[in-house]
Amino acid sequence: MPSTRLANLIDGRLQAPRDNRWLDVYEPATGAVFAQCPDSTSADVDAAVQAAQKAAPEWMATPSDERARLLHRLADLIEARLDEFAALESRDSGKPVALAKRLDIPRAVSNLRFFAAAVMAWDSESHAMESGAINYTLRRPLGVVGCISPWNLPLYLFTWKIAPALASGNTVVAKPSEITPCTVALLAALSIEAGFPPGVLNIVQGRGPTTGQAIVEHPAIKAVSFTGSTRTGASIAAAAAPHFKKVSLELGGKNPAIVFADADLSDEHLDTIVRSGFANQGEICLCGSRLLVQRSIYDTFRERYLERVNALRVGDPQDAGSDLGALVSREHFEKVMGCIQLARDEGGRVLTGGHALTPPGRCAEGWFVAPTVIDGLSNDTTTNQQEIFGPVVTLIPFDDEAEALAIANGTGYGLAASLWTSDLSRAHRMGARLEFGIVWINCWLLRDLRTPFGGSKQSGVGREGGAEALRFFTEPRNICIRY
Ligand SMILES: NC(=O)C1=CN([C@@H]2O[C@H](COP(=O)(O)OP(=O)(O)OC[C@H]3O[C@@H](n4cnc5c(N)ncnc54)[C@H](O)[C@@H]3O)[C@@H](O)[C@H]2O)C=CC1
Ligand SMILES: O=C(O)/C=C/C=C(\O)C(=O)O
Repeated sequence: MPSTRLANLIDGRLQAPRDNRWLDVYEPATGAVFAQCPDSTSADVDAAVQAAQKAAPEWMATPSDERARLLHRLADLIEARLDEFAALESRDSGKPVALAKRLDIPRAVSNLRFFAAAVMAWDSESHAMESGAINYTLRRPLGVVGCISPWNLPLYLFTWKIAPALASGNTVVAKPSEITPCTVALLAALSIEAGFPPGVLNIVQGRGPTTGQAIVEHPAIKAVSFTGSTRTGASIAAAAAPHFKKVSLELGGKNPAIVFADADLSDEHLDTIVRSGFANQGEICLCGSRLLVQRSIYDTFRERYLERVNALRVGDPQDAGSDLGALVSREHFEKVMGCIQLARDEGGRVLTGGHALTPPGRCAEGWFVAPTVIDGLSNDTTTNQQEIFGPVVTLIPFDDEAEALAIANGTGYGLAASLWTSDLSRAHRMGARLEFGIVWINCWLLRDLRTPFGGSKQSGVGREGGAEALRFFTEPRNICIRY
């Protein structure tokens, strides 16, 4: 029997789901159940929405600096327990604890602090008319909003959504993934300690098609910010449309990393290229899973790249020396293994990896996959078109810029590209022509939280980050004064 039962946060109180139904939460490194998460129903969502509605008028009227103070306080409380959060995130998701400590939890803290500061620095527009009138724009919070986040960067992406929603004066009903509910449950308890008024932040844990769907369909929820799969994004867009809800959808990717012969392939750059494919076991929507390499350097690059990939240590996520941990669930492990088999069936050549792994010790039943590199597949194969979301990278040669662009853009997704070149003109030219929401040049996952973040095509609708997020969570009102 697992020792921990997580709670919902509704109206400022931690509480069990009304139906007293629970979901098992697994530790991916061992395959064992270690906690239980509420399997909430629409009745729990309804109670959360009612609490959020009750809290909304006062929260909207609360000055921005007080809202910012509470976000800073929550950030401080999380930071003070960074090690505990990192250990829990690692246990829940399978990611290396070192990564959670370096990336996930610090970024969650930064998200809260960033939007606390951003709302204080946010300008309103005004437009003067020569005919003797002035317009100014008021931005009002929407009221109650929904935030739904995935399992790959649990606290990181949850805070990325709730921080701008709360900072701009909305009350929130939020749901993390039922696969990784733990750190958000801890945040729920700390939000009470931070002093958020009851009903301002409500967290309802549970499954997507039930709890998540109830959030999306609730008539009192004015907007939904979602990160996750393209398939679920499409179903959320369809459910939200009849209610004319705003949606922000940050979905999947099949991102190219493009290496030109003129690139500075220093150790640092090569390490980043490897990281862009395998960080977090490849479970980041921004990972460069298609590695395009100019033919003139293809063979030598491949050897240097494989040497580095082979040096990655896959192991117990609790071990500080592990570069990669376990995949998040048995279901996802089986999906990724199926994708590798499909790549073989399509004629791909597995250059390294291609198999499951069993690290020694307590991880015998865990869901580990060796970092896998495949070549010999054209860009139109299913392997090169579907999001795998695991430690699998394909190598694709190209001859020139035009071919690189055609391959890179030849995908249904449009999230992120990275480009490796020393030619500044090429960098600008390609940057303008790559059909992706984010183009990194000689870097990857270098994030400035003020920038617009998101993708086009099947990678989503709308942008997060900075003023874009604050705009999403507010409704503009034009005031026109004749003088
Ligand atoms: N950031 C990304 O791009 C992510 C992509 N994925 C991809 O999606 C695949 C499936 O993973 P899932 O965990 O099933 O992702 P998902 O997109 O179904 O889940 C993400 C979140 O949406 C919720 N959700 C699911 N169905 C919903 C619905 N009908 N209404 C409202 N909320 C709903 C889930 O409970 C979770 O909180 C993965 O194999 C991976 O390829 C998964 C997670 C993140
Ligand atoms: O850095 C960010 O803001 C976001 C990173 C990653 C995702 O959104 C994702 O993997 O879904």
